[in-house]
Amino acid sequence: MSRARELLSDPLTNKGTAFTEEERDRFRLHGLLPPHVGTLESQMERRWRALGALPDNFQRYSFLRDLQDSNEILFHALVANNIEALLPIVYTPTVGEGCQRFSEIWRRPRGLFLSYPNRHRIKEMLADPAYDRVRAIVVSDGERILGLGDQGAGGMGIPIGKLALYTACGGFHPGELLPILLDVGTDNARLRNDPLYIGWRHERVRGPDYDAFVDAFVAAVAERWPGALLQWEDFAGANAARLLDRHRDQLLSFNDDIQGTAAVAVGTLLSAMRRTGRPLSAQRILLFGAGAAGTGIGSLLIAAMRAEGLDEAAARATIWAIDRDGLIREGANQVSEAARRFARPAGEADDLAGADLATIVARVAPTVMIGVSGQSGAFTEDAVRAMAAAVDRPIIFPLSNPASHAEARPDMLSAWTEGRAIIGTGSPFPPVKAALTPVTQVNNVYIFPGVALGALAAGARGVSDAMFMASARALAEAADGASALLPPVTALRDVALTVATAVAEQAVADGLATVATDDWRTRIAAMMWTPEYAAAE
Ligand SMILES: O=C([O-])CC(=O)C(=O)O
Ligand SMILES: [Mg+2]
Repeated sequence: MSRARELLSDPLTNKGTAFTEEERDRFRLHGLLPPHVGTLESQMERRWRALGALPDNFQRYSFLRDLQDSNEILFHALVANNIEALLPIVYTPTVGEGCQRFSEIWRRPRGLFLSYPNRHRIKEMLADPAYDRVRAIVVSDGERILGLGDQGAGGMGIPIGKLALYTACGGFHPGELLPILLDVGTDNARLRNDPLYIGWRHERVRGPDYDAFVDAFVAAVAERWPGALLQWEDFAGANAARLLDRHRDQLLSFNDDIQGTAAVAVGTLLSAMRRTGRPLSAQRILLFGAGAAGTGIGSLLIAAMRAEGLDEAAARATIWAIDRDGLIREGANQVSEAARRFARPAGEADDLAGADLATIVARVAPTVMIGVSGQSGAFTEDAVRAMAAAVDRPIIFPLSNPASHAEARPDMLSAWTEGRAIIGTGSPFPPVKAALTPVTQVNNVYIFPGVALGALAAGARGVSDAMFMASARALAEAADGASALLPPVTALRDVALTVATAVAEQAVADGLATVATDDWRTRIAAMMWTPEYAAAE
């Protein structure tokens, strides 16, 4: 291929009409481009208008994915300059539909699809020199995409969306980032029967074969990119915690749904505590959902309360967890190892066996209720009214994504509590006028770009729980002065820098850093890339 065609077809080098006259001379681009010489600004204006003319957010998502695959710098400049409008499109909630309809809008490959039938070729598939610069990977197996369940290979939309935010918020150059989808089949029969489905048409591989596949993948990543960071994303319940435990000492890695969600939830609660002047340990916390996210939040809450001086038992006593078959009680429920930690002592709540949420709320009188169940509408009017009858400013976080799976809608929560509720949601919702405190978007986007940036800047050998605790505290501090409990999404880049600084400092304190400096903030700020065209070479 001629250099001209290479420049135009690689999304990392293509500038479209913004190639200068000199570049057009030098690389023989004349004729392949119209005579007009544009700028990044004029290109953004053109794309912005085109986006505005589209009928809905899914069409905008599809348009932006095409742009990303043809001119990545322009894509990132557009996102960075319009983060408030475009975050809900390239990311939650529209990215959910992007995954469900991934095969329908498939155009060009992005990232790596490692499919089970190709398991003997993993090393070969990672070897492409285009990936030499990779520093961070987001990987999913597509089994638990947001609250939308098994999306098979379509789950690739999530690693792509998360990594777009590594650039928008964390200042990573897109050439350093690699989305990966482990295609081990899908148990979603609708996909397997769809003639357009782009994934491997097979039921999910499970058990030892699955583990061997993931083991081979992790080993290959550790060998190909020593020191790189791997973010586990949207694995189903049991695998999420298991894979993290199994591999977290083998490579720099964290699970965003467990640890990122926990850190943003705890950070937002700490922000609420800073305002009310009451400690976490004075709360009664109801966790609705005891899967990966719920147990992650519970564990970080206990760590935060222990830092406030409580012992383990006293910290646990502030938490009530509800799973599929009700309030988790010692010896009473079939729950995971991680969830058992939150069981209420035997005999304490026998009368709540089989009780619905409203009954449990009336009895426990929680001050905080957090939903991570994926069950839309689970926070019923009765339950919310019971909560509001017992506490002045109930803190209610329906965190499940996308918006269609949230445990309650903020406008309803506000109505049922006469505007007194302090509300946080996982997905963005329209503002609620009657709410005394503006609704906060409590999404792990406030955490993961900064954690990745800080861990890599410090050359960390691992991501410790203390580093996540540090990220939560830094986030709470960054929220001082904001009207909602967290800074606005327009401040996400600054938030990532603040979080990264705290994470790197904690890596040093934990003895995990291999890099030293006395000014992490300056050092990290200097690493952050802004989308701009570079001279063609
Ligand atoms: O992607 C998001 O918006 C948050 C998240 O990790 C999830 O819901 O799985
Ligand atoms: Mg996720």
